[in-house]
Amino acid sequence: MIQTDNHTLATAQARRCLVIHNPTAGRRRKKRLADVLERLQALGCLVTAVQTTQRGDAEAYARAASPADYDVIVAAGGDGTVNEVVNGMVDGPGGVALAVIPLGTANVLALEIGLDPKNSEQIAQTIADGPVHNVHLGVANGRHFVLMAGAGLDAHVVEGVNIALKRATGKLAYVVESVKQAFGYDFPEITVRANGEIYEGRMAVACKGRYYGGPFIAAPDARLESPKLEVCILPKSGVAGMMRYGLALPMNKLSDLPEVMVISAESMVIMGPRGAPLQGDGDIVARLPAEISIAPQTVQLIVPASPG
Ligand SMILES: Nc1ncnc2c1ncn2[C@@H]1O[C@H](COP(=O)(O)OP(=O)(O)OP(=O)(O)O)[C@@H](O)[C@H]1O
Repeated sequence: MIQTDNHTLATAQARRCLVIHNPTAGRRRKKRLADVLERLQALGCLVTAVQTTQRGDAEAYARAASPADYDVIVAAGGDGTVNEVVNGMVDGPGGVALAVIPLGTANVLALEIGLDPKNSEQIAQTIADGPVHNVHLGVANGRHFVLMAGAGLDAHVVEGVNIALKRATGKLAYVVESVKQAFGYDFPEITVRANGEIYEGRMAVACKGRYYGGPFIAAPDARLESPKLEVCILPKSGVAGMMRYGLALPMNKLSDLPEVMVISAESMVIMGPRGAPLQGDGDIVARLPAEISIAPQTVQLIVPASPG
């Protein structure tokens, strides 16, 4: 279903926004979206809103958005919606910036840029007149990602998570799935080839952003604006190993653990069982083996003038 809502420009500089809304993201935060859209219009922005009906719609809308019609594409949803929008933008005509209305479960991109998902005023103000940062994307087997791409237990958890439980309980569904998976998973070796070296572990996450799964720092030196990936390699296997990492992450101590390697690289190959899943920005985006690198394209991301 497409909902269109056009208003005339209030000022010469008012941004023309195409809002792409995933109504299934998070726990259906309709009120927050309506509040942000109202504020955007009050700030003089010209708002056109479309709603997705299935996976792939957000990408198609973003691909078709022309700079003749829009200044900004606003991804209204979670990180998976942002991922789709970005994949559409890199194939589209270019010349349009990206912004977010964080309505998802984890909203890691919002955390990364200092945007408070509960602060409608800050979100609207950012979209209306926030500064633009040039963001380098990662690409895994041809699929672009903004935040991270990971192989091992986390990708299996993403693949197996119960969607109904996620809608009902949010992040708790990932905890439940992690516990379930940890006991049945055989922790096969995951190998990373980067900078002419081979690194072995049980889980590997190539990070573009610092945060992982929430406000938890996995790769302290990763930056969206940097043309580098920081790959985090976790060598320990088994439930005990995963509990060690699962406890260190929320304490922001993961990268301090002596066996954890964080390697800076522009490209790498992640190998493991052929066909094993690779998660990108919280959705399955590729299968192993995965060639991961910095994409030649960048996106212009609108960020808050002062982080919340
Ligand atoms: N209308 C739709 N119906 C079903 N799935 C959709 C629809 N629109 C988008 N999707 C898919 O929904 C999935 C989840 O969306 P998204 O990641 O934005 O929300 P989330 O999982 O709640 O948030 P987060 O990634 O922050 O945890 C994505 O894979 C996206 O492609």
